[in-house]
Amino acid sequence: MKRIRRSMLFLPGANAAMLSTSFVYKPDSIMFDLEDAVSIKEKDSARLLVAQALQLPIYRESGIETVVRINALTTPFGLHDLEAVVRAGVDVVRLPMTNCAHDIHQLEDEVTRIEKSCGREVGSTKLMAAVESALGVVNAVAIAQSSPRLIGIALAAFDYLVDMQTERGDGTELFYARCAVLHAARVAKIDAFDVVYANVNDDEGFLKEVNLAKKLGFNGKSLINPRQIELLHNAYAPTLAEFEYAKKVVEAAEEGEQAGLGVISLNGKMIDAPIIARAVTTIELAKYSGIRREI
Ligand SMILES: CC(C)(COP(=O)(O)OP(=O)(O)OC[C@H]1O[C@@H](n2cnc3c(N)ncnc32)[C@H](O)[C@@H]1OP(=O)(O)O)[C@@H](O)C(=O)NCCC(=O)NCCSC(=O)C[C@@](O)(CC(=O)O)C(=O)O
Ligand SMILES: [Mg+2]
Repeated sequence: MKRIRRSMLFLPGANAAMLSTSFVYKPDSIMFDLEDAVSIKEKDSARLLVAQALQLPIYRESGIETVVRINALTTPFGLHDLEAVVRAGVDVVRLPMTNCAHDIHQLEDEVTRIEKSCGREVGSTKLMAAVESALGVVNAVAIAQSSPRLIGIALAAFDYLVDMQTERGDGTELFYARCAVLHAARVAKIDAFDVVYANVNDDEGFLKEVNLAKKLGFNGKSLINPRQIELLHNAYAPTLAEFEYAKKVVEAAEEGEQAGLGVISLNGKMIDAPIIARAVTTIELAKYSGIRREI
């Protein structure tokens, strides 16, 4: 089954206390941050802490994917970050401020070099791109298609909105960027991640945004607080009615196939290949995440 990535939890890399407990919250992916959540004077210690954390077996044992957001390769820290985390066996490197396909090509060349020098299988380190500028959004398709190592593309609203000379509001300000990033991901057949929701005490506002992201088609969201994980997972879980309907669709499709029917219907409604595929995905998701609880 394809890896499910609904929640990607940012964790400030210099925070040893958070590092020591992060796995208990069971996000789909933990994203150790070496970029903006780490002050300049803590960059080196954070890199060491994160490299140590990556080598703990607990993440693999609990099925949590490890992601590290490195500093941009144009900074004095980026290449040091990359050396440390690839050697430590990170699953995915997230590149902030990705503006064009060349940024990913450059990252990939460095990753290949490091993998060869430390004996990691070439290609085993996956990548993801964070798009945080108007240029990155405009180039989203080229970025998403730039490497077979890419597992996803994320929209980063804070930096993007500064570049756009506006601020967070009702979502209108992110409409074009969300659609562009999402289409790029679907063209490249990789995952798409929606923006961070900054007010960790506003469950209602968070869920409104989660529901929008889900409806648009995002695989999940970047998160900043463990309290957002369960809310997100529950919102992405199928309802009981959706699950029951999906089972009926699959049963009807199987019966139709056995009877040699070209076209099948369920309660008078035509069931075609996309509806069957959607039903199979719903059943798989329900097995993985359970049925949605009403809150
Ligand atoms: C927001 C807040 C300060 C709230 O603190 P609070 O203290 O009120 O939280 P509480 O809920 O009370 O904590 C209860 C318990 O959970 C523990 N706990 C909390 N957060 C945890 C966590 N993240 N991981 C593990 N553990 C955690 C905590 O230690 C405590 O543990 P314990 O004491 O044992 O009970 C805190 O969450 C936090 O620092 N978040 C991470 C912030 C961050 O990473 N920002 C950078 C990424 S965005 C960016 O850069 C913009 C971007 O680039 C984005 C893009 O690229 O997409 C763009 O441009 O848009
Ligand atoms: Mg940013």
